[in-house]
Amino acid sequence: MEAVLILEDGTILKGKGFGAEKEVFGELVFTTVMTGYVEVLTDPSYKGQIVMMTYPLEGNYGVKRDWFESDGIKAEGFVVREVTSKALDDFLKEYDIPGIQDIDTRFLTRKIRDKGVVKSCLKVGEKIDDDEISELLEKVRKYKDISDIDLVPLVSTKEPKIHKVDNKKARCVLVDCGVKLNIIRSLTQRNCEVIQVPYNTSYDEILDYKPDFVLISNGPGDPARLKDVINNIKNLIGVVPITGICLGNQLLALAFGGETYKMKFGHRGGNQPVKNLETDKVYITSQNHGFAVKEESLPDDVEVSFINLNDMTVEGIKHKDLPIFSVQFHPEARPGPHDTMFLFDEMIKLKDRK
Ligand SMILES: NC(=O)CC[C@H](N)C(=O)O
Repeated sequence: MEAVLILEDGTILKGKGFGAEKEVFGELVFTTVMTGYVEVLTDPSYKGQIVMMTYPLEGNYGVKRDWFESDGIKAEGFVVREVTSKALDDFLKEYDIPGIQDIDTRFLTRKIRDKGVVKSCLKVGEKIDDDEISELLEKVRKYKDISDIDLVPLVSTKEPKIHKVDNKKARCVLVDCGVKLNIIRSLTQRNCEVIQVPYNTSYDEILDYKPDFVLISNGPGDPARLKDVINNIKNLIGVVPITGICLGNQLLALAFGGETYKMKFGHRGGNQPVKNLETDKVYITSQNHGFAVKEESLPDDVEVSFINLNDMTVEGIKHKDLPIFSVQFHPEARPGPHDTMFLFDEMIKLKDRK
């Protein structure tokens, strides 16, 4: 099977295809995690993106459903140096996702680091000729920017789902913008009932569930597109405790009147160092984001609680008086370190400040 990766700047890389025979478009991003290809591929925050792994060998330990972070692969395509198992090939075929291997991923990573993320096309087919490649390059150039695509509706639950627990300690209403399953598990394991609702559930419907706190989930795309969700959060501030993860952190900042911006190539990996500004403690975190909160845009009553030690960007915010905090990194890990799992206990403790 042939495969070609076409970048909007005209860079063309030919390799070997695996997974599904088809063409896809999306923003090409890289992640530096050294394990966890199943969790990465099934993370709904990668919707609209073609994911490249910087680690060169992928597939080594097979594929297991237990590692899924949603009901299937959500990334648009997969770019790797070398696939080492049939299981990974079959996994992409099962979910109709194309993959390319045998290309110089180090060169591509450096390019993205210098120039930023790029719109790309990945095509896998029996034979791909040069005329077709030229046509695809034209299509890539005309393809919509990620900020102009509604991705959250494609990955959010359509109906509310109740995740019941024994010995219930708290009830969370989870606004699902494309939630990773381990966020739900991390709460239910702590005896917190989770009511997962569609991203566009109105604030009064959310309050009808009588939550102890509301959690705004991670999710794909540009947070600034989600005007209705931001408006709902505005109406919840001061009424109920609120917390958020990744996209949820960005949406909270926007609801407070702050701003977000697109980063050059984002943070995607399993070893991003963040510092808690209150305690000076440093944690190694799992991350996957391409947008960030503008520190200077935050109002006086909201403070930065965590910063990234590589580039000093905002990694968490907190209201000075109200029971509201959120983080840009992923305490649920999957893939990545578990250092900040304790934040789920902090979320549940918000109940006491209702
Ligand atoms: N993992 C996430 O929630 C990602 C948030 C947002 N889509 C970003 O890329 O910044």
